[in-house]
Amino acid sequence: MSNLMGSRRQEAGDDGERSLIGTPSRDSRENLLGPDASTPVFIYVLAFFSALGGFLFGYDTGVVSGAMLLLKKEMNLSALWQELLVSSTVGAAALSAVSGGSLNGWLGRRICILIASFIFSVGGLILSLAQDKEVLLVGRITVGLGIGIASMTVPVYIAEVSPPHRRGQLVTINSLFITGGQFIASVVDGAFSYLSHDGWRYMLGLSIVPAVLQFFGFFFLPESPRWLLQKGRSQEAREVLSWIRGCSNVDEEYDTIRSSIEEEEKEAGGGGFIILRILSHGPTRRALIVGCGMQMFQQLSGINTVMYYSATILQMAGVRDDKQAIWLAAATSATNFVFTLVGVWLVEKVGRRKLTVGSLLGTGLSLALLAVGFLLSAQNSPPITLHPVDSQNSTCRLYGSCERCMLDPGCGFCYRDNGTTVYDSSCIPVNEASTDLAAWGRCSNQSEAADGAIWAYNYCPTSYSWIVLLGLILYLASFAPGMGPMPWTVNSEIYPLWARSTGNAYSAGVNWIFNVVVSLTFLHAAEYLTYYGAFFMYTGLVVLALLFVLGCLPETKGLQLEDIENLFAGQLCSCGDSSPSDTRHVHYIRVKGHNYLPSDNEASDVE
Ligand SMILES: O[C@H]1[C@H](O)[C@@H](O)[C@H](O)[C@@H](O)[C@H]1O
Repeated sequence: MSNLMGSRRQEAGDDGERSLIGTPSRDSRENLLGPDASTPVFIYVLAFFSALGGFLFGYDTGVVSGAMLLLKKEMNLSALWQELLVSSTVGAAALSAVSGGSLNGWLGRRICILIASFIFSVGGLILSLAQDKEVLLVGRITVGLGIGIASMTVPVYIAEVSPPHRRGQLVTINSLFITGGQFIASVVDGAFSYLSHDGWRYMLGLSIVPAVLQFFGFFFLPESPRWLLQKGRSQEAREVLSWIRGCSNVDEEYDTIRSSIEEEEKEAGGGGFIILRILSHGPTRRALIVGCGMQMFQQLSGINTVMYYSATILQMAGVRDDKQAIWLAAATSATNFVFTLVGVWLVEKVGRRKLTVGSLLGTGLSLALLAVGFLLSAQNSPPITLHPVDSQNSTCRLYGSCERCMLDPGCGFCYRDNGTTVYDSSCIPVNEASTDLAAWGRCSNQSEAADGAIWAYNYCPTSYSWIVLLGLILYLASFAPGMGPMPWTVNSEIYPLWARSTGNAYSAGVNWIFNVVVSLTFLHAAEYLTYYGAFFMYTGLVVLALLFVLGCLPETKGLQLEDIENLFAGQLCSCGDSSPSDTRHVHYIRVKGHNYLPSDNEASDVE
């Protein structure tokens, strides 16, 4: 393999190119990027229309919590049906992300984005017109199929059309659109929550607007020049490249891509399942491990638990009014969105690796703070002072404190408070039809009954809620710029062209699978480990993520996509040793009449 890696791109162009080794100076980098390394506006138009796919991903995953509040009342949904309607989308996304790989290789990025936006539009239409829960389920699965394809195609498309010096930023815009979609969804949820009849139709159906916009936009937008070249459509590829670079002199970039595709094909051999070829070829196998690891750790850092749990955290902090809680949850999504913007700004300044490491450090510390907040709340949990004699033989009567009572999914805490102390507190079975009410007694009518009794289903009143609230804000501020977007950005860059769609498909699939796993296990984890135990567990997982990233994630900032495979040539988890700014670096300048690649960077394939 080392020979193969060493011989890579020896024939860099018909008229001759020569590679030089050395730390690239700013001037030479600019040579590579064009005289002034300026970015034509058109590339931003492309990124905008593509990132609408990210917006729909965020919108459709975010909007469902608010829609469910109205739907469960209007359609009388059981807990099972609520679970199905929420998780079917994520499950369908996992499946379609994986199958999106072959679709991308076969039909191209543009057609896949058109298919995804078409599916989003149909899904939105089904959801807004649904008359029963079965049709709703079909709509949610349809939308999930669209999300899966979009989640793996859009980052790849943006990375392939971007110039190297803007690539990280433009791909990260897709993540900004994901969190933007989640934020807009929470605002739409808030606005339509006042419309108790059919409000959910607007919430779920509004996604048709961006979906249709993206569909028509992509009618006029070009295919990725890299995919066109791979399919042998060289003339079209050259035209698209000149179009998106805003100049006709694209020979250098065109030649680099073309020769790299030729070399890749020789290296990886044709035929067979691409995933098997990826696994049997050292650099791509290592890239896949890094890509899937990043996606797995993103979800294991608990982002969706924290987002989902934000409403409860706010209730712990004393927000009792449902409407107020909905608007404050929108503030949580807004924080996630605003701090993703910081990521877009930093990614080309500090690079992917430093951004991810910094983000993980902050995420770990804030998770530990959240855990300490929950621990102090548990240790100071209000006691149960009233034991009403009920006709039901329930386990709820056995608990002595709110903490134990609240961790049992069958029970809730019913209490009164005078602003400083909790009194008249009891542990009561939950109403089977709705967790908003107790099965009987003072808390069985409204969440705040006439005599001032308050029903707390999954939280306990505590004076330490400010620690938890601070932890929540710090968590979002640390996670959103790095661990949120970087797994998507890095995956769009680390695979050679022949392996890119399959690599992204599998890593996106891993993201979705761990999304389901974390959301389905959180409540059980909290039940067995308590809340603070669960958050200490996430802290431990973030420490593992930090070790993984420190050891295995190379810096890809500023490199041509075609050069990135070299970063995975060495042993697995030694790639963190180097970054483009501190190692010798191979790049190409055009020198007439000679093709030469010194063997300095010869790769070892030993793992
Ligand atoms: O990158 C995104 C983003 O951070 C979202 O907020 C989160 O809900 C997704 O699961 C994740 O993939």
